[in-house]
Amino acid sequence: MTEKSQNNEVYPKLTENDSEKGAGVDEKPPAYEKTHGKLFGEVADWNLVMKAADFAARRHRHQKRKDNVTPYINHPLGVAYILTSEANVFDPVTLASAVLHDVVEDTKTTLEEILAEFGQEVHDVVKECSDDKTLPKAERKQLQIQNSGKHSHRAKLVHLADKLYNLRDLERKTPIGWDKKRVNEYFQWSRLVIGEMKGTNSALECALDDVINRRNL
Ligand SMILES: Nc1nc2c(ncn2[C@@H]2O[C@H](COP(=O)(O)OP(=O)(O)O)[C@@H](OP(=O)(O)OP(=O)(O)O)[C@H]2O)c(=O)[nH]1
Repeated sequence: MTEKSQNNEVYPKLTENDSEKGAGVDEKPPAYEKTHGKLFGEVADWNLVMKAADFAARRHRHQKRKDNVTPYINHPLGVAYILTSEANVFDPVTLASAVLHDVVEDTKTTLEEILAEFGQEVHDVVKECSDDKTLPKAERKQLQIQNSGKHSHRAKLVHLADKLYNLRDLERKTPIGWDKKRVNEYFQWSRLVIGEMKGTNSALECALDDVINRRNL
């Protein structure tokens, strides 16, 4: 069902850029300026999280997961849902950051934009959760092991839920081009990253132990 605003405009408004291929920064959702900073309490919290979901969906709109079928947005939304449903995390900054955690790393979205649209706290968590894709892969992977233990509590929660989602995804389906060895390497590397964040959230850590133990590495 399409929703119509009071002046009968269909939301979301289609733009010329909707037909474009690839992730971009061209889509400026219409009402952000109107709502930013003008809501209070619970309403503002809900708005922050829903705005993050809307923003991430737009920015990831042409991307697929590595099975080349699943829309990429399933991942960040699933990470946020792990936080609410399994980790008992309802902090709006953490949830908004979870939904946004890959927009800087994997689309043309900049940290400056995240700061302007979502504020300092979300910016800081997204920054902590973003790999620098200009670095060689081996260095990026090593940096995650080195840095994850120094993250803020919010960033650790997002990072743990992110790894849990990815490891469960690997149990469900193997990304195109990955063999058993590559999957096992991702599990082994994830175990090292997760090990640096011990004591963050017991539900997430137990669920991660379960998924890693099931692999019988
Ligand atoms: N399991 C799985 N992973 C997929 C899939 N599609 C994309 N990914 C992403 O691929 C990354 C793992 O692939 P790698 O080859 O090891 O790393 P790279 O893409 O960063 O170079 C994960 O990123 P990460 O750095 O671990 O975390 P993040 O980018 O999600 O924050 C994961 O999010 C998929 O279908 N299944």
